[in-house]
Amino acid sequence: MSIEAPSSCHSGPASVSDSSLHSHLAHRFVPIHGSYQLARTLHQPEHAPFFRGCHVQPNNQPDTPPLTLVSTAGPSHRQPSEPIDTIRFLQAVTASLELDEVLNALNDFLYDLVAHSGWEYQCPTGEPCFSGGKSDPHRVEYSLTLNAQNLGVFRIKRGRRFSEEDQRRIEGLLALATPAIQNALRFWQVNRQLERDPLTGLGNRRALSVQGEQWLADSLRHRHPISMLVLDLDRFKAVNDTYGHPVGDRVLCKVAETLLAVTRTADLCVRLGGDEFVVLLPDSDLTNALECAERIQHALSQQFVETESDHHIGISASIGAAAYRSGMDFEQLYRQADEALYVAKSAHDRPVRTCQATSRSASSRRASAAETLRAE
Ligand SMILES: Nc1nc2c(ncn2[C@@H]2O[C@H](COP(=O)(O)OP(=O)(O)OP(=O)(O)O)[C@@H](O)[C@H]2O)c(=O)[nH]1
Repeated sequence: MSIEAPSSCHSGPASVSDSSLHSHLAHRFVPIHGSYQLARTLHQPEHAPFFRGCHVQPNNQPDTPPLTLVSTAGPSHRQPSEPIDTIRFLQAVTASLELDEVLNALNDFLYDLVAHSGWEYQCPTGEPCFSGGKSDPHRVEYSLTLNAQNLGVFRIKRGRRFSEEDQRRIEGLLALATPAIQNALRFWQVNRQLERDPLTGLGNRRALSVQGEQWLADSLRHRHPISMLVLDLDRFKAVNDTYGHPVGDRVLCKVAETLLAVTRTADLCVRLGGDEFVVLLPDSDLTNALECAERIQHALSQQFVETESDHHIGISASIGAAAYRSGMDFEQLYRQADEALYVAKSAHDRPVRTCQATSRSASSRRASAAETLRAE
């Protein structure tokens, strides 16, 4: 597979300077001291080395001659000499704040211009990553920046090479779309914050309910199993009471770290609140869930948190497991796992260990959880 860099030949960021765009660009937003205001200037490319704070930077820093946005989709789409309808384009990419919808709108217009076969968008943080179409061998890649803010990387692919002209068209359209991508990215980030536990970085109750309902529906549709673990730390209150809340917080973070380390990336790890955690395991039946519970128990038994007074606080948790059975809803799945947890909790009573603590026997917990499930 070859990865093509944009091949145009003067250095500096891509600019949008097509005369067909000038009437629209005359009213574009221009950043002043970090904010935006309407401007009527900068029609000439030499005055606009980048798209007023928004620039599309080809990843190999190529040269970019003035841009002409012209459709190449052929007679069935648009006449070759007809410029892209920028108003329609801007309406399409700003019609939604959902990142996937913005990217789909962008790709519809890009397809009219360069007939690409696939695309990928990678956020600056690495996630989310959106993609569409297929993975053809020729590709161009752009780093998107707006007002010095990194907005990630956009790649487009197709079976034949992208000409310089194609690249200029892509860059022009990306430059127009970048503010919409930035807004959608912010929207995504805000939503993500709402679903994140600020202490541990895991998902929170909202994430569990949003994701859980969706995964359960997917599992039903594809007839795949799905299961859930509910964890509760043992004698966590005593940790807080003895060593203080900051140490308790570190224990919670250590548990979160351990859960992430021993579960699959496809699993959802959530802190429901206090010292209660949930792991949602798509494509997993009860046996898989119990194996995962055992891995978690074992991993936690190896962990400890060191206090300023050189105490080593071991971590122990009780775990309940349940697998989806026909007719259940998501709430019932949680309730079953929680009931199994309750049985597990009442079966043992261990003090908080300072120094390296061992967790409860995973197999006894597993048996207890499984028994609860089978008894129902
Ligand atoms: N450090 C810290 N403690 C918290 C947080 N949220 C809840 N807690 C504490 O977690 C403790 C939970 O106590 P319990 O539900 O009695 O749990 P436990 O002591 O583990 O009891 P068992 O589960 O029966 O072993 C309470 O002391 C809460 O104050 C938090 O964000 N940080």
